[in-house]
Amino acid sequence: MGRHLEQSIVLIGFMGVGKTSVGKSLAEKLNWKFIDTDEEIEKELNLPATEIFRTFGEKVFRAKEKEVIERISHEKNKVISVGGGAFLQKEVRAICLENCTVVLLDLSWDHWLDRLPLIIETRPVLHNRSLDDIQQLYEERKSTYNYHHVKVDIDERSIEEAVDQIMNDLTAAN
Ligand SMILES: Nc1ncnc2c1ncn2[C@@H]1O[C@H](COP(=O)(O)OP(=O)(O)O)[C@@H](O)[C@H]1O
Ligand SMILES: O=C(O)C1=C[C@@H](OP(=O)(O)O)[C@@H](O)[C@H](O)C1
Ligand SMILES: [Mg+2]
Repeated sequence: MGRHLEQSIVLIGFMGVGKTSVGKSLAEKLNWKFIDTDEEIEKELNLPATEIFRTFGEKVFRAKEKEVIERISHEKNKVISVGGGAFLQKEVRAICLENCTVVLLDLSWDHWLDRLPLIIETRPVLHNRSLDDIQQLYEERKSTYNYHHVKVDIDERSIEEAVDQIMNDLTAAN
């Protein structure tokens, strides 16, 4: 098994690129456990993310996100999909880069636009923003995604093809 498959995998990237769906399928392929940090946060606070943002604010969400990631990133043989904002926190970046293989799912803006209608309702960060504002956020977030071990281009790839590409790139990157 390659070096990159010896520790848990953390999938990062902008909202809607497919971290949750691709992560689930990658975990099945590797026969590893799948953890989605948003699902953990929602379970622990017993509220959907939109409600957490609305009721308690983003700060509380980020604190819980950090706590969940600090706890699970030490576990072996896991595919961990984090939220698109997790890497805004430098402690989160550091702990993931130290303990896991961090894989960036890279989707171009033009391809990402197809995802917008699928995610708009459930992503509070996108609410009350114009398309220009969202594109600006997409560009701004790029610098936080520079912290990774492996970048995988997922333009024009189905979920299954994205998983195959990740497996290829993780093996080739050794
Ligand atoms: N490779 C893909 N091709 C087409 N649709 C996709 C792909 N990956 C994810 N999707 C769809 O995009 C939406 C967002 O996916 P999701 O896994 O929730 O992304 P993220 O966790 O990065 O926010 C879902 O409706 C999902 O079915
Ligand atoms: O980018 C962000 O700030 C967020 C991304 C979401 O996760 P996905 O990236 O899985 O959509 C979720 O954590 C929350 O709505 C905030
Ligand atoms: Mg997700």
